[in-house]
Amino acid sequence: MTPFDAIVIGTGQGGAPLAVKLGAQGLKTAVIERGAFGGTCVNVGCTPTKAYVACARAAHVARNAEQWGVQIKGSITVDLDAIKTRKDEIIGRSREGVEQWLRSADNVTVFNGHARFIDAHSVSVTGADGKISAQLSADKIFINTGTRPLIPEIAGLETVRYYTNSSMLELTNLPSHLVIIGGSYIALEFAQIFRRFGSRVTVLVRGQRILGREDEDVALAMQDMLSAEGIQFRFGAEPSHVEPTGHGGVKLWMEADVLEASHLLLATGRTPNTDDLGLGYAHLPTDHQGLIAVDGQLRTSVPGVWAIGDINGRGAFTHTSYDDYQIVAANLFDGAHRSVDDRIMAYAVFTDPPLARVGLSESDVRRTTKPALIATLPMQRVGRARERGETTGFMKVLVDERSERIIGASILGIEADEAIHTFIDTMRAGASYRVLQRAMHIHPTVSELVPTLLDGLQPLKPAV
Ligand SMILES: Cc1cc2nc3c(=O)[nH]c(=O)nc-3n(C[C@H](O)[C@H](O)[C@H](O)COP(=O)(O)OP(=O)(O)OC[C@H]3O[C@@H](n4cnc5c(N)ncnc54)[C@H](O)[C@@H]3O)c2cc1C
Ligand SMILES: NC(=O)c1ccc[n+]([C@@H]2O[C@H](COP(=O)([O-])OP(=O)(O)OC[C@H]3O[C@@H](n4cnc5c(N)ncnc54)[C@H](O)[C@@H]3O)[C@@H](O)[C@H]2O)c1
Repeated sequence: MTPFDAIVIGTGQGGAPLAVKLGAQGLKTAVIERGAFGGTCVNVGCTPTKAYVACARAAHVARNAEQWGVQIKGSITVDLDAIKTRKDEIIGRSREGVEQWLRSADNVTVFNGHARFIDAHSVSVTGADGKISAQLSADKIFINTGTRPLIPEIAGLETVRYYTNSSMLELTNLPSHLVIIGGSYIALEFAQIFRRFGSRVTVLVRGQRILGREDEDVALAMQDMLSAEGIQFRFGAEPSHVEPTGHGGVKLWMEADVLEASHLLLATGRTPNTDDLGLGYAHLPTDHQGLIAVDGQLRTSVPGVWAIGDINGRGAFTHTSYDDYQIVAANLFDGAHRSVDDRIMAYAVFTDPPLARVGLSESDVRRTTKPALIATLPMQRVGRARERGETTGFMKVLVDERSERIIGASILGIEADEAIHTFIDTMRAGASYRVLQRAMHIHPTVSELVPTLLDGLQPLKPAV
């Protein structure tokens, strides 16, 4: 048993910076990684998918160049092999950067292998050969093991070739017909990417609309936008069973209906990597989804054990995992009293144009009894959008009538993922919406229209 002051399990978006910080504070720190350094975001999540979004946009702009008066002769096709090579270079640099950062950090020792608890304050490390290569102990253990794709129970799935976000990113030949099960982030981002690359794309949505967490007007606008690019949606579509076709494809049965895909992508959510961590030996429970409960400071029910990132159920994004790290580090080393309970949730769906969100949706606000104000503004009103010839979408903001604080905003449209920060920061400051309304914003930007949006605030009337 090798003693350390701290052990970090997993090098995701919270674990890697936390290990470096612990070491910098003089704690003898072990960090254990069983797979690729940098975790999901760097290797099979944000970075590769956003690299693909950029390539897909290039194809889309080239294909529609005439709209901007630009002549491109001949048809536009993509080279998926080249796109993958570009992506691999980008993620390779990030992965190596994280690994080098950890290996060169003061007081940090890196272990490659799978970590499992032996008891509440010691873990074993199992190497690729299946043998235990180290046993480590520490008073402080930080778990940052992330999630993996959730594979739904569909009869016959084990008999067909299917893809997840990870294996889709390994393709070098374009699917002729990509069928995607799911109606959320992964489904929509991949649907648009591969449609723009040139595949036929069908999205099978279990419910009656995509983006189940969003307001209906937002979801419908997103659906219209993607449908206009030729993506087909089927609602209330849950395959009962699947079977292989003769040529590597998949037949999907939905009641009396049959659909044939060259490629099937499962985008049906994620499951936490907590099932093979030996948590029972640490007497650390998980909920029915495998998530580890934490308090505001990200401490689990076992003293000296923290859970950060996707596995604590307090966010499932890179920025929430990194914010977890910042909360833990500030409380441990800066005498701060930061709590995850103070977090204002924000995220984006990186379609092109993206959907960016912060705080409550209109539906969330309607479920409360507080009097609220609402304003919406179509992107058609935004000069920047008209100049770009990309006017899809709208902005929506919700304000608490009594406190005048902004309580939520959505922007679907160009630069939404940047413009949303004007709301995030005003909300974080706890300022009245009037502060933002009176700010002078730069012309011609999307943010320029935010004060105008706020000029239009009206009482939120009961839904009819
Ligand atoms: C396709 C896709 C696109 C995404 N796009 C975005 C985006 O645009 N923006 C955004 O904010 N978020 C995005 N996300 C979510 C984001 O990737 C995660 O929220 C983020 O990576 C945070 O994860 P984490 O820190 O909890 O752990 P992870 O990044 O998942 O890292 C966990 C690490 O722990 C290791 N590990 C697991 N078990 C063990 C063990 N027993 N022993 C040792 N090591 C172990 C794993 O190998 C992994 O390296 C995306 C996710 C996916 C799947
Ligand atoms: N832009 C981003 O920040 C981004 C991008 C991609 C992924 N992510 C993260 O990755 C996580 C996973 O994303 P996701 O889109 O897979 O998951 P999700 O949990 O957001 O959505 C899962 C979707 O699959 C559907 N579904 C679930 N089981 C099904 C079944 N058996 N049959 C048919 N449909 C089914 C659900 O109705 C839902 O539409 C998210 O939590 C998100 O935080 C973030």
